[in-house]
Amino acid sequence: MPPALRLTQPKRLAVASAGSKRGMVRATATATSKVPFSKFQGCGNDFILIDNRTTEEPCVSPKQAAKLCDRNFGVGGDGVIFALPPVGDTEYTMRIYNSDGSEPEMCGNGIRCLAKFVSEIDNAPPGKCRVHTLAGVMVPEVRDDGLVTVDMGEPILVPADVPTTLRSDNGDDSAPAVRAPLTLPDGQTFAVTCVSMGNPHCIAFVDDEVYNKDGSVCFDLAGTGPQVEGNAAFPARTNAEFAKVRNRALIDMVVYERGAGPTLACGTGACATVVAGVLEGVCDRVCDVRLPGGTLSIEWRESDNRIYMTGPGDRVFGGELAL
Ligand SMILES: N[C@@H](CCC[C@H](N)C(=O)O)C(=O)O
Repeated sequence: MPPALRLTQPKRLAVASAGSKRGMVRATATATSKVPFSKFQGCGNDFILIDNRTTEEPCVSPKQAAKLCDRNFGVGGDGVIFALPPVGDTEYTMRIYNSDGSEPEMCGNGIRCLAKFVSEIDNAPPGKCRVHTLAGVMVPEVRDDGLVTVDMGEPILVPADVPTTLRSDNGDDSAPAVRAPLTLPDGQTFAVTCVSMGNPHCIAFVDDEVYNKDGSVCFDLAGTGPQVEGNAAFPARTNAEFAKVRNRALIDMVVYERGAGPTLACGTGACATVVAGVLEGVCDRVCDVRLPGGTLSIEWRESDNRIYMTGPGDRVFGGELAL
């Protein structure tokens, strides 16, 4: 994980109002800032978005972000996302803090939300933009139907780069860790495949259903998730996905996110799950992933080795933070 930010921030933090303004005023980092925000969600993975394009660093500290994400004492969210000034040949930079204040490299649902957010505040028509992230340049395209397709780049499969200490069983250190045995502290063992989408994912295909008939989650995420997230096999911690193959074009998946716990969806996790499914030979390269909060369409394109993710990103409300 990148080191925590060294920002000195005022301690006071409150939601000043929940008005209908659409984040038209840019954030500044002065002691008495009223910082406009917009709340977005993509398949129920929800974020506080801030137009932070007047300063190079986020105007909210990791600690403040964790407080803002609190569902009782803050706005509530799975993370805080900042639209920062562009780097290189991009139009925007995206950074994100998880709800525990840690900083991940990438967020799939978040980048769809960011694409809708910036098209709203810049009054831009549907189309593509280039976004610099800690995981490289991503290219979201807001489509005419309101969905967003994102070119998520190529998956990272070399175990040391995921990073994981797990290895393939053929003795080749650079071969992907596919169906590697992972024994948890409570004695459960899973055959896991490790994939990075810029951020680390550990995917276990399971035999039992992960959803009840009514769509509620029946997999024991609270018990099992933390044992994978913090497992010594993952030096940067990991996101943990548990997936049940319905057919070659449809996977049910639940997730325990690094730094956020169980969430209703994870975009990078859905991409990583399809990559894992293809490597394990259980799904096609074009595959839908059903999550607790909705369905994402994923394609791992053979011609360019890149992953394309399509799904929603929708504004919920806006307001103003007093920082
Ligand atoms: N929900 C996100 C992933 C957010 C980052 C993740 N918790 C991590 O720490 O890697 C997504 O939609 O991809």
